[in-house]
Amino acid sequence: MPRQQARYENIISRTCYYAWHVLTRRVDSNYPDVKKKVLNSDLVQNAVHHSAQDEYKKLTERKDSDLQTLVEKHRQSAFDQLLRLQSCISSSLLRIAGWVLYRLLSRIFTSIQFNKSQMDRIRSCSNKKPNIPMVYLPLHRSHLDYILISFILYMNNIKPPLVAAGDNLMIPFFGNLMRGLGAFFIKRRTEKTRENQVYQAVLRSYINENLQAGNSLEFFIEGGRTRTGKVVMPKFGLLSMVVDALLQGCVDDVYIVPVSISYEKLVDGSFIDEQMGIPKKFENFSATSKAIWSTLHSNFGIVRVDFSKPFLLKEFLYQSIQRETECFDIPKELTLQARKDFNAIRDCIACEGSIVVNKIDRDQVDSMFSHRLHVKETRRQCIESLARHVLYDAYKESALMSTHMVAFLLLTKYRKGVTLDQLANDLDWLRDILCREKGQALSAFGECDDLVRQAVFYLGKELVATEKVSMKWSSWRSSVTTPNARNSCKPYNRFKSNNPKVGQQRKNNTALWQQSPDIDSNDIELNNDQNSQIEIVYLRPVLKFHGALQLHYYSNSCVSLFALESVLANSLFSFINGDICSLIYDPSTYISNLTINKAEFIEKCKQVCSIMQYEFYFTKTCQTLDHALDFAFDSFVAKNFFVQSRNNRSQYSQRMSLITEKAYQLNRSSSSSSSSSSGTGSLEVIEESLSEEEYEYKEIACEPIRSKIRYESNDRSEFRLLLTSRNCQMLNFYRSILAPYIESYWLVTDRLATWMANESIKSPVIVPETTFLQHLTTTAQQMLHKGEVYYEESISYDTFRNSLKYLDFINAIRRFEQDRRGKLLTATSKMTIEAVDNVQEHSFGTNRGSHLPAFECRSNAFNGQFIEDIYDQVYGT
Ligand SMILES: O=P(O)(O)OC[C@H](O)CO
Repeated sequence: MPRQQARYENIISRTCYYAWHVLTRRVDSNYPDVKKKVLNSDLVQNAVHHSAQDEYKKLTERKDSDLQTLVEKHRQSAFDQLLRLQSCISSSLLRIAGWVLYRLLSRIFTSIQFNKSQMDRIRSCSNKKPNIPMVYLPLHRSHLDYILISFILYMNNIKPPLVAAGDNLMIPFFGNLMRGLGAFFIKRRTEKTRENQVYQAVLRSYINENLQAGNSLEFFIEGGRTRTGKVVMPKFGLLSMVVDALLQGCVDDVYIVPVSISYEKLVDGSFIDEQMGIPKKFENFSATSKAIWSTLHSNFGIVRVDFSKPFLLKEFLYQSIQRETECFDIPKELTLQARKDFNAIRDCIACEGSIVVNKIDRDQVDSMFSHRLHVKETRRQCIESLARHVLYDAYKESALMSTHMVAFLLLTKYRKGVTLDQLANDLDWLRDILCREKGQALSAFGECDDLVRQAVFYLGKELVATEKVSMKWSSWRSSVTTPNARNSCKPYNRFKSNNPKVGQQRKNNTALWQQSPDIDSNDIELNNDQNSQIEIVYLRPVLKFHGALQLHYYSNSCVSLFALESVLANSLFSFINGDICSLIYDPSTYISNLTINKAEFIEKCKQVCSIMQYEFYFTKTCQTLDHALDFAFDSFVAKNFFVQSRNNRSQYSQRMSLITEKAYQLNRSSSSSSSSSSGTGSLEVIEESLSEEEYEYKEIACEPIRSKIRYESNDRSEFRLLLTSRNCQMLNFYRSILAPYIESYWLVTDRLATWMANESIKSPVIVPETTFLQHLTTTAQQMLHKGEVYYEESISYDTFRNSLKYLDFINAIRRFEQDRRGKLLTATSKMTIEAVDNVQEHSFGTNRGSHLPAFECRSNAFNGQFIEDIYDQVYGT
């Protein structure tokens, strides 16, 4: 090719690359217009006639013509509702938007990641069954979610879906643009009024007709965007409409596609204010324009979109019913392994992602639909199960970013700061656990110290403070300075900081619950000018209220993955009232005097899971909680946190305390006589003084447990906690993961208990939920300033609200809606106090501070003043 021509083509292809790429997309742009079908559907016609008749019956003076007038009125209303609701998707607008977005998105993201094979999978499903529409169900993180999903599908030659958007986004210009790109607008809150009866029918019919026409749909199963970074409990409205479309035969089947989106940097901004109790600012033209402008001038790092394997809804429903009838009858006497196998053979199309359509007898499916799923309760359970599956699968597919992991480590392990290299080491460790043990998708590759720097950059200095500290150094053999130094006795470098803060920070880090920020030679950057000067990069989370909540948002992406381990650790701590130091242990074997009866322990864990039921999904729906806790307990045994005891509990305890007692006496006397005595030395003396029986016990207790342990899930085996320093650190780490949530629940229950204990309250008290929450937030902030609340992030509106939902669930209070005033709370009986005590005991043990790393004395800051405050605020008296 002549050089001139090649150069010319190069310029053309470079300058027109985006346009060329968009123009060459071959996307099915056929979106049949369903307007007429919707208005003529039985659903809409019936709703129109019912509404007209209802209104007609209420007329005092009726004429025959009135009914017809009312029918016309409601018909017009149906037409108006449809115009307001429907999408006006246009293929040319999609093409133009594709080009514009190509340019704009590459400005604000360093990369948009998606998996080609996931795209191929979707394309092959659509090719195999072209009449079966896709229903995309993404997690909702940002307003950009709509745009990104459609953009990625379009660029991969997959027909973009019609997207359900909230009517809050129907703002001038932007609303119209969204409508042209496939959005249809639904009401976010609907009450059961006559008008809404017609609206509901229009919406249902719109969904049915679009599915029938083969148009794919997309809606956010969580409703709104998450404010906490955690998955939000699902909303069932639109999902139940899709299920009903299938049950009523409007469509043969639909593919369900869970979708997850992860952002390296939070795109939409006001979540943290909302968590602090500041009401949401509603979308309008100027706010949206400003937000878009500022977004275009920012860098949000990486965004990754994952499409889970599509599964057929019909098969899922069929299997759900089968599981419901069979799976819960697993014989109790089966061993754990057998139970695992038994569960494994249960088909679950959503879990396995396999399409088993051929295995199912069509007649069976149809008879199942006609009989079982029309039972209201069965239908409800199936929809709930589907929603949970989708959320769980989408969450498991969500790729974790460097910012998520770094924020998680800073909040759980290094609240007081850490050196960059230590954090990079931990990130490496965390990444390994997430990949190997949890099978979690990650989007953080490369060298860990680079990832930490990248995360710190995106988190910004408002969230992570960086200090470079210059020190003079000299190499020397250290006496004990840090836990690691104590274990390894390696030569350590001695630092003489030029910055007085560092000494203080390092002192603060010696608490048992938190690893000390060990400084090793990698932390040191030699200053070229002066060889005796070194520079340490020290990172500290900014735990001012706003910063802590924001870091918590990022960290929450990891929290759910460790939720079960944290439940186990918190249950363990609540057994010992949080005081691990009160345990005694044999220094040679590290076996403590804490006996854990497995069945009792799992029961305790189940209580904690039940309390946190509005926060996390601890299991998939086709897995029982017992089963999941069994696994979690297994893994604690396999990781040597617990060692199994074969003896019965009382003998075991007596012997153990005898051994440890002697060990302690001996240790104490030997350490007083010789400062260099080692644990092994003490052990030898103890063994001499043990009786044969005691000796035998010790052998059993020390028996390695690496071989596969088989026990029944409902067995009453006893275990001992191994109190090695690694175990203490890990248990404290696990505990700190859910500790802020536990503190939130404590705050709410304590407030409520005080309220109910107030003798002046004789009759039921009704308080608007928002007033209660605002009061709680203010009081909790005051407590935080006084040091009575440990975790800044525990003062979170969403968690407070979830704990009220739980208290409502256990009938401690009642939440109800009245006259559009928002939720009201009422509480009356002594039952409330009992229920609240029960919650507190299960989450914190008898010591309310047991979830805390340091056990500050808490004064009961809530007092009888509360109720007067509420009345003042509500009624202005
Ligand atoms: O997160 P919200 O509640 O502002 O809602 C966001 C939705 O995308 C509205 O359609």
